[in-house]
Amino acid sequence: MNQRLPLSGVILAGGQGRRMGGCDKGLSTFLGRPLVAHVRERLAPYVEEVVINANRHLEEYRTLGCRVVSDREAGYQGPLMGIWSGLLAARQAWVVVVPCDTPALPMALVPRLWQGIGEHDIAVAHDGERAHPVVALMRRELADDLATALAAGERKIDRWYARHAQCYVDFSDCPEAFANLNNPEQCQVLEQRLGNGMPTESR
Ligand SMILES: Nc1nc2c(ncn2[C@@H]2O[C@H](COP(=O)(O)OP(=O)(O)OP(=O)(O)O)[C@@H](O)[C@H]2O)c(=O)[nH]1
Repeated sequence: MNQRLPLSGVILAGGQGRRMGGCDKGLSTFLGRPLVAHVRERLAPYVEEVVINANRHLEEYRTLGCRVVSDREAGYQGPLMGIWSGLLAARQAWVVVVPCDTPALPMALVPRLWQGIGEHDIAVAHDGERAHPVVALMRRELADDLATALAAGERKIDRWYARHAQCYVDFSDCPEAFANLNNPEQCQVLEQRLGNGMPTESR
């Protein structure tokens, strides 16, 4: 059965990873594979393409078989710059954005965001306690507006989202799926919790 939706997936791996010791977070090994490979697996069955947004080690990222795009403006200006760069690179009219450091994202993340967005421009994942603004589905055509916002100095994702028709999609049945890994200790703890297996149930 073809589950693909008319979407591009963008994995944000363009940060500095200072808490991870300054290494490229997406390439950090988690359960024997780069973190970004786990995230790619969550998107790939449902999207037409996966694009990785990275600013270092581009060749290593390319070995995963995805297109790799860097921030349009250098200087580690934050995830909003990565989102803009991803929107500009995307070939589909809708784009799902995820961070590279959340390896246990819900398997059904993409179809659930797609179902939940309705007539809105942006759908943001919400775990019941808080929203995860870097886990979101949005229209590619917002790129022009985002360019204007960035040029005016905007760097806060929430503030930019608030200027558009946005909704939250409820993932309170799997809040732990949004656990993000910022340092080696958090990686170890989650590795131990998951043992050798990643959750694959179709939540
Ligand atoms: N493209 C891009 N993405 C970024 C940038 N900064 C953070 N991100 C991404 O945004 C998400 C959340 O990043 P953080 O964990 O807050 O920051 P980080 O730079 O990865 O890590 P720290 O340096 O430890 O804060 C991750 O997916 C990062 O790759 C940036 O300057 N450009």
